[in-house]
Amino acid sequence: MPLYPLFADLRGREVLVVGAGEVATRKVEALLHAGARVCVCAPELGATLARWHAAARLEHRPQAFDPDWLDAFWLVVAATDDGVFNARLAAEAGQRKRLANIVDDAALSTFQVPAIVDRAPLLVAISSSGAAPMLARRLRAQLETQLDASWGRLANLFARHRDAIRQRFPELAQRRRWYDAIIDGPVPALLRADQDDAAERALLAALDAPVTGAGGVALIVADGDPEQLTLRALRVMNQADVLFHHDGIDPGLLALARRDAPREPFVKPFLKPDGFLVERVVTMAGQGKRVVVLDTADTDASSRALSAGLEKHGGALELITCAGAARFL
Ligand SMILES: C[C@@]1(CC(=O)O)c2cc3[nH]c(cc4nc(cc5[nH]c(cc(n2)[C@H]1CCC(=O)O)[C@@](C)(CC(=O)O)[C@@H]5CCC(=O)O)C(CC(=O)O)=C4CCC(=O)O)c(CCC(=O)O)c3CC(=O)O
Ligand SMILES: NC(=O)C1=CN([C@@H]2O[C@H](COP(=O)(O)OP(=O)(O)OC[C@H]3O[C@@H](n4cnc5c(N)ncnc54)[C@H](O)[C@@H]3O)[C@@H](O)[C@H]2O)C=CC1
Repeated sequence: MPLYPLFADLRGREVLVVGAGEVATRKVEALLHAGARVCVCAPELGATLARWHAAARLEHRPQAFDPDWLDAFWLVVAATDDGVFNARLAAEAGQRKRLANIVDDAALSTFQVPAIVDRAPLLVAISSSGAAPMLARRLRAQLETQLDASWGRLANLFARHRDAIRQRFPELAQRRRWYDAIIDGPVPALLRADQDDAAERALLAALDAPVTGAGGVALIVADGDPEQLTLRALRVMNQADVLFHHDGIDPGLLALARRDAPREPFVKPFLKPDGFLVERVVTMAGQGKRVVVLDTADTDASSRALSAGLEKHGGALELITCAGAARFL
C-alpha cells in the first residue's frame, strides 16, 4: 500500500477522536503534543484522558457520534473496539473528504500514524504502511539510540542562521555544498559535547571564510549491484548537482542518489575525448557544479576521456579519488 507521507500542522486545529481506550489515548497524546484541539467522543474517558479533560486540555462528548460533527474537524480518528462502527465512521468521513485514521483497519484509513523519533524540530517518521506496526516501532527504538538530542540543536542552529546563509550563498548549489561541509565538519561533534556556543562560533566562522570548492566530476564504476557501492560513492552520489548515468545502470542504484539531481542517461560509446557529452560534463564542472557520472564496469575509455576534457580546463577542477567500486577523476 503506497502512502504519501506528510507532516501536518495541527496547531489550533480541531481533531475528533472517537473511542477512549488505550489506543485512543496514545493518539490523543500525540495530537496534543502537536498542539491540536482534540475532541474525544466516547461514553466514558479512561483515567489518563479524564485527567487531561479535567485540565481543560481536551473536549469530551459523551453522546453518540453524529456524522454532522465531521464538518467541524480537520481530521478524525476512529479508535473504538467496534470494527463495524469504525468502518461506518470511515465511510462518513470519506463522503465529507475528511482524512480518517481507522485504528483497526489500515485499508480503510485515509491516513495512518507513523512511529516517531522526535528531535524537534527534526522528526523522523517511520511507516510500514500498515503491514507491520511492530516493525515500525522496533526501527524507531533503534533510531532513538542513534539520534541523540544534538540533531535537533543542529537543526535549530541552521534555522537561526538561515537568512544569513542564504545571503552569503545565493546559489543553491553553493549553499548545499556549504551545508554538507558543516555537517561533515566539527560543528555536530561540538553540539554532541554540549558546546553549543563553540558550535555556533564555528558555524559563523565558516560563514565568513572565503568561498572555496569549484565543481568536480566523479566517475563511479558500478556493476549493477547497489550492495557493491562504497560509502564514499554513496556520499558523492548524494552531493551531485547532476547525474549522468549509463542506460544499463540498475534503477535501484540510481534511487540512492540525490533525488533532486537531474538524471541524464547515456548509451555507449558516449565518453569519446571530444564527444559532446564529455564537453557538457566538463563545462558543468567548470561552472561549479558537482557532476557524477555513473558507468558500468568497463570505463577506461570514459575516465581517459573525462581526464582529457578536464585537463583542457587547466586543472581548476576538484578531483576526488576513491578506491573500490568507485573511481573518481
Ligand atoms: C494501520 C495503523 C493505523 C494507525 O495509524 O493507527 C495501525 C494498525 C494496527 N496496529 C495494531 C497493533 C499494534 N500497533 C502497535 C503500535 C503502533 N501502531 C502504530 C501505527 C499503526 N497501527 C498504523 C500503521 C503504521 C505502520 O504500519 O507503520 C504506531 C506506529 C503509531 C501509533 O499508533 O502511534 C504504534 C507504534 C508507536 C511506537 O511505539 O513508536 C502495537 C504495539 C503497542 O501497542 O505497543 C500493536 C500491538 C501488536 C500487534 O498486534 O501487532 C493492529 C492490530 C490490532 C489487533 O490485532 O487487535 C492494527 C490493525 C491492523 O493491523 O489490522
Ligand atoms: N492502531 C493501533 O496502533 C492499534 C490498534 N488496535 C486496535 O484498536 C482498537 C481499540 O483498542 P483499545 O484502545 O485497546 O480498546 P479499548 O477496549 O481499550 O477501548 C475501546 C474504546 O472505544 C469506545 N467505544 C466503543 N464503541 C464506541 C462508539 N460507538 N462510540 C464511541 N466510543 C466507543 C469504548 O468506550 C472504549 O473507550 C482495537 O480494535 C484494536 O484491535 C490495537 C493496538 C494498536
